Amino acid sequence: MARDIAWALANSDLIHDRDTLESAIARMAQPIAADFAGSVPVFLTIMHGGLPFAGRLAMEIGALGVDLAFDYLHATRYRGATSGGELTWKHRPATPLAGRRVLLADDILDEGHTLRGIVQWCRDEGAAEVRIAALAVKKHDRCVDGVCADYHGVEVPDRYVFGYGMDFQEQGRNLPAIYALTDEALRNL
Ligand SMILES: O=P(O)(O)OC[C@H]1O[C@H](OP(=O)(O)OP(=O)(O)O)[C@H](O)[C@@H]1O
Ligand code: HPA
Repeated sequence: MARDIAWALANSDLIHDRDTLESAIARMAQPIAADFAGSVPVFLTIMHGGLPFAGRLAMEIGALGVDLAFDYLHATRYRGATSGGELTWKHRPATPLAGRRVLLADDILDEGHTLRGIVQWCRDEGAAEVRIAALAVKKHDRCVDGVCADYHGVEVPDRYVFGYGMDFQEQGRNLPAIYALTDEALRNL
């Protein structure tokens, strides 16, 4: 059954509020700026979920004096659902990646299939280096081998989460906090 965002919020717990998330993003920018000092990485926002995080992270990195070459991509495997399927590419970046340092910015590393496919594609395009910045990492042991976030902001529980870019049935992406649906609500979807 289609449920609205008000229903989702009423059946969720607040996991990380806005201040916590934005402080975490500011903290993440420090090692990123140190690691990329002296280079201009291709900064790839992974749409749609990565958009709010990537915008904020880019500003924090800029404040630390590192320029970024912006581009974006869209690869999705959830398509508004609460469990993932095959990875579908909807948009590939136009910037040539050969020889470039690449920084990927996404909202969540969950099972890792999405980022694994994206990292592999960037390498196939000849990127010199591919690093991952993820706002949230979900705590479980189902992540595919070899995929981990080089930089992450917060951990989230092994529940369906939404807000700060992440959708509940394509709603709630612009909520300025992260919420987790109760397991009971997830069963009742
Ligand atoms: O680690 P995984 O289990 O692969 O899941 C993580 C991915 O899932 C979400 O994207 P989604 O497919 O929902 O696309 P969207 O950002 O357009 O909503 C999220 O933005 C990550 O890219
Ligand atoms: O828990 C999640 N919420 C929203 N989008 C997601 N993509 C992977 N996992 C999630």
